[in-house]
Amino acid sequence: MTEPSVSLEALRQRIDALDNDILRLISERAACAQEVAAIKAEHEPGGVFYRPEREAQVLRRVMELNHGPLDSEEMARLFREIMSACLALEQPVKVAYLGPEGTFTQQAALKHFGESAISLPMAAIDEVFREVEAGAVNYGVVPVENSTEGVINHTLDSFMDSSLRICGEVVLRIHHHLLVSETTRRDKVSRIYSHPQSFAQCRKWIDAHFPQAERVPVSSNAEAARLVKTEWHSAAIAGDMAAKLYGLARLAEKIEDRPDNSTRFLIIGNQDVPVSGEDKTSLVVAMRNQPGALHDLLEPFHRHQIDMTRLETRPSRSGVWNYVFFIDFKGHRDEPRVAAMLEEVKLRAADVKVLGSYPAGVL
Ligand SMILES: C=C(O[C@@H]1C=C(C(=O)O)C=C[C@H]1O)C(=O)O
Repeated sequence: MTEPSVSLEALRQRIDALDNDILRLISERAACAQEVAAIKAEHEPGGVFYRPEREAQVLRRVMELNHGPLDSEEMARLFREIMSACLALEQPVKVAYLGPEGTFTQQAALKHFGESAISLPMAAIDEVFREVEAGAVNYGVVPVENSTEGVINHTLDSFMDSSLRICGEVVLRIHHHLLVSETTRRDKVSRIYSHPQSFAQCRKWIDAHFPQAERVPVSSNAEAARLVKTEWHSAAIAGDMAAKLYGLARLAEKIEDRPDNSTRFLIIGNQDVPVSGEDKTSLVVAMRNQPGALHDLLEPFHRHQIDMTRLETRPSRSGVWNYVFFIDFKGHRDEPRVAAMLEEVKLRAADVKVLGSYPAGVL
């Protein structure tokens, strides 16, 4: 093939010149972030450098200003990594997540904090809480709800006994694949490993394509992928990260029953996050067990026109109140309208705990 060498050469020179500019600008940006860190260290010795509300604002601004040809999410992902690297210059963020390595929760942690964060797998949701409480890590990442399967009760229950705050949320589109190793006899798959949630999210597909296969529930998708490595008649249902980690091939892609299948994760930490401009708040409320209690609880939300995005009921574990409600709504506790509503809810409820106000997920 003959290339139009003159124009190609000119374009490459132009790209080199632009790269020089990008390099210089990223370095200048990193130096600015270092100065910010020095100011923070002076005013708040031992404090955290990471500021969720500011990062959300930076990403939203980039998405607003972007006019292509890259799409806004792609551009924000690039800036996400620049910020992650700038922050790591001072102090890489340490994040515990529900492991093992290769789970969707790890993918969520990296999507939120960027690749420069140090991510540490934990064996259970309450271990993630404990690591953050003990100060061994700065933040934790736990799944909280799936669009197909609903709420993850373990996470809600962990909040009842914890003083940690929610500092952010991240929503991940979940794509499941049927994975096999190079030794798997593809025509002889008689067993499928996966996490119970993933089986539930792919039920119709498995019924249609592998009705005879034994379905073996395991503790995580990554564990399913690991088991398949050594069994010639088995397959796993898991995502991209697990496939890559264990070098598995996709026998079938995107087998989730609903194309919009997504999971919401929460970032937990010790910080009260200031207003970012587009925030959410999560509460846990105990009501007295009497007629009209739920109506009394919801009425102030309605009157102050506060948009509730989720309401979950869980049995109370203290035994004093029968049920507690987990509520998510749009708005920040420092906004006057929200503060007024919260005061009223406190008067009506037996107990109210604000789990946190935090930036609505950007990416
Ligand atoms: C630079 C700052 O510190 C950190 C780095 C940020 C960045 O690179 O833009 C943003 C927020 C903080 O996590 C800041 O607070 O402005």
